[in-house]
Amino acid sequence: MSAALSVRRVSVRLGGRLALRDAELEVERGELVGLIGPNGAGKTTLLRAALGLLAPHSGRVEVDGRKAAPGRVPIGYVPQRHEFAWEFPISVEDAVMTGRTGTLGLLRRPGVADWQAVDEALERVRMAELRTRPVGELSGGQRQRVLVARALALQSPLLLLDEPFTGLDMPTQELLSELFLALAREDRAVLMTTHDLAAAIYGCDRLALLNQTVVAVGAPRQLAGDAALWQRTFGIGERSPLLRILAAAA
Ligand SMILES: Nc1ncnc2c1ncn2[C@@H]1O[C@H](COP(=O)(O)OP(=O)(O)OP(=O)(O)O)[C@@H](O)[C@H]1O
Repeated sequence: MSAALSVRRVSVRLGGRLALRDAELEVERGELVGLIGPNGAGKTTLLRAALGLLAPHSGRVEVDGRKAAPGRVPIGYVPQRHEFAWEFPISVEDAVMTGRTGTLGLLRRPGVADWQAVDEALERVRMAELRTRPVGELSGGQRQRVLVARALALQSPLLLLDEPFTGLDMPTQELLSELFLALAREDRAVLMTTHDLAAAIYGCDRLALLNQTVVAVGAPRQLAGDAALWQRTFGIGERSPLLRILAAAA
């Protein structure tokens, strides 16, 4: 059976420069994979290539064995929080519904199955009580949960999460971290970018270290034991506190 997401020797050019070079990564159903790397490493670019929003200039991205293209295969996508139009006058439940119907304009009239999916998604992120609240009145953590629910409402086998932990308090981060792992265990493939390395090391099944290309892929504890790998990938010195976190995890 083909992987849920297969990135094969993918290079992507942006603004005349290579944002990704020969990147290789496979994500299977049943696993939560953390995509980590420094600023500008190409993490969002890789997610956008998986969504079919960016065309590789070489290599190939496949989702469930088919070439990635927008809308071809449903993919639950959690963009970075600032990318959503929070000023749009829409309630929490209607924002989550856009995960199924496509646009903020709600072009398609939702049916019973759509509302069931929205209800379930809101329950899973514990936002059911705030369902009628305008999204513009939500806190950062509540907004993040709306974005996750919106991706869940699609009920797709592949979820791509772009920095879902940014600016969250520990309880919300732990809620989402447990949810992502549970979703993977329900036979979904989950790929998540994050700068929270402790969450990545302790919360993911596998990690992919990216810096323009995929430098290493493996079990977090195994990768944590290779200090030189992290120093190279993140450009950090021998006295970086990150190395202490890694030593404790290895
Ligand atoms: N629209 C664009 N035009 C030109 N270059 C771009 C564009 N978008 C991103 N880039 C460049 O592509 C590279 C990869 O960017 P990308 O956003 O994928 O990195 P990232 O790993 O997600 O970074 P961060 O951790 O800062 O979010 C960077 O060098 C960035 O400057």
